[in-house]
Amino acid sequence: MSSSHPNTPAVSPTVEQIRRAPKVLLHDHLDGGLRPATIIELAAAIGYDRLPSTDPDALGTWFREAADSGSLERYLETFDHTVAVMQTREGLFRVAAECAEDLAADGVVYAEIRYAPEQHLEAGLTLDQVVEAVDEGFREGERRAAAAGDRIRVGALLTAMRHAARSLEIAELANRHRDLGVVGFDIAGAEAGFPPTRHLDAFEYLKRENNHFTIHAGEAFGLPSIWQALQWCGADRLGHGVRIIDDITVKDDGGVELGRLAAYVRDKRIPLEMCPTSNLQTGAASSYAEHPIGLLRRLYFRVTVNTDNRLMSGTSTTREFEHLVEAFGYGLDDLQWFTVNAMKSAFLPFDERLAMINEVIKPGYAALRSEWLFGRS
Ligand SMILES: O=c1[nH]cnc2c1ncn2[C@H]1C[C@H](O)[C@@H](CO)O1
Ligand SMILES: [Zn+2]
Repeated sequence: MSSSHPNTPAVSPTVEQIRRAPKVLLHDHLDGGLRPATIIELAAAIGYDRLPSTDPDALGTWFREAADSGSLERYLETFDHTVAVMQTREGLFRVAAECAEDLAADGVVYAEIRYAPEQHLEAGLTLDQVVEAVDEGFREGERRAAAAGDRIRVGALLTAMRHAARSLEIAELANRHRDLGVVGFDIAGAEAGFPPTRHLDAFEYLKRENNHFTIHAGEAFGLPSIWQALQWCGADRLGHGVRIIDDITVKDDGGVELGRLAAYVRDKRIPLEMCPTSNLQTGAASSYAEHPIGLLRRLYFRVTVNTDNRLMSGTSTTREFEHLVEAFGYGLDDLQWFTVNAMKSAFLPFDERLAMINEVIKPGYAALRSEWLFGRS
C-alpha cells in the first residue's frame, strides 16, 4: 500500500469513503453523461425514433458496449444519439441540471464540463442561446444539489470540433461568456488527421485575450500531437495526454529516463487530464494496471483523474478512483493528491482555487481520516 501520511492507515479506502471524499473533475463531456432514462424521455418529446432501445437499462448497456470498440472514431459515433436529444433549450437545460446533480451526489465539489455548442444548432438555437441554456441548467443543478445537502460548483468549457472549421467562432463565444459560467475552451473529436495546429488562430486569439484552454492530445495519436498542442498552440492542459508515456523509458534496473517533451511536461507542471476507462475503450491503454497513470503518478507528473464520458464508459468519478485503488493500492493520501492537483489546474482564479483546496478539499480528507481514528459520528 502506498500511504505516506503519518496518520493514515495503509488500507484501501472503501467505495463509500471514495464517494464521500471531495473530488474535482476537469474532463467530462456534457453529451457523454446523460442519464439513459432522460435520453429516452427527451427522444419521445421531440419525436427522435432512432434510439437503439427505449429501455433505460438496455440503452445504458448499448452505449457501454458500442463505445468498447477499441477505436476513437467508433467510440465517437455513439454521440449521435445524445447530441440528437440536446437540440432544444429544454433538453440542454435538463441535461445540464442533471449533470450537476449527479456529480454532486458522487462527491464532486468542482467540475469543468465541456460540450461543443456547434453541435446543438439543429433546431434553430443560436450559439449564444445554447451556452445560456446550459449555464442555466448548471445553476439549477447546483441549487438542487445544495437542497439535497451536496455542494458543487460547475463551470463550462466550450469545445470546438477538430474536423470542423468553427474554432475561432467558438473561441470568441467562450470569451464572450467568460465570467458568465464559461471558464475556458477545448478542441475534441477524431485526433488522427486533425492536428491541433489546424486551429491555431483560435488559440492565438485566446492567448491575446488572456483566456484559458485545454486540448485533447495524445489519446488516439502520439507525441507529435502533444508537442503541437503545447509548443505551437500553447495549451494550458492536455486532455488525456496518455501517450506522453512514449517519451519515457523504464530501464532494466528500474531507472527512468525522460525525453525532452516528457521532461518539459513534468518540469512545467502541465496538467494531464487522464481518463482511464475511456482509454481502455478506445485502445489507448490495455488495462487499469498497465495504464500510464501509475508510472506518471510515481514520477510526480501533474496527473488528474477524470471520467471523460460517464454514459459511454458506465463510470463516475468514484468509479475511476475505485479502479485505481484496486490497480495501484492507492490510499486516501493519493486520492487527495490527485484532487489537489486537479484543483490547482482548474481554470478558476487563483484565490478561488486556493480557497477550495484549504476550505473544502483538505478538511474533507481530514474528516475522513479522523473517522478512521474515532469512527463516524
Ligand atoms: O475522448 C474523447 N476524445 C475526443 N473527442 C471526444 C472524446 N469524448 C468525447 N468527444 C467528443 C464527442 C462529443 O460530441 C464532443 C463534445 O463533447 O467531444
Ligand atoms: Zn474527452
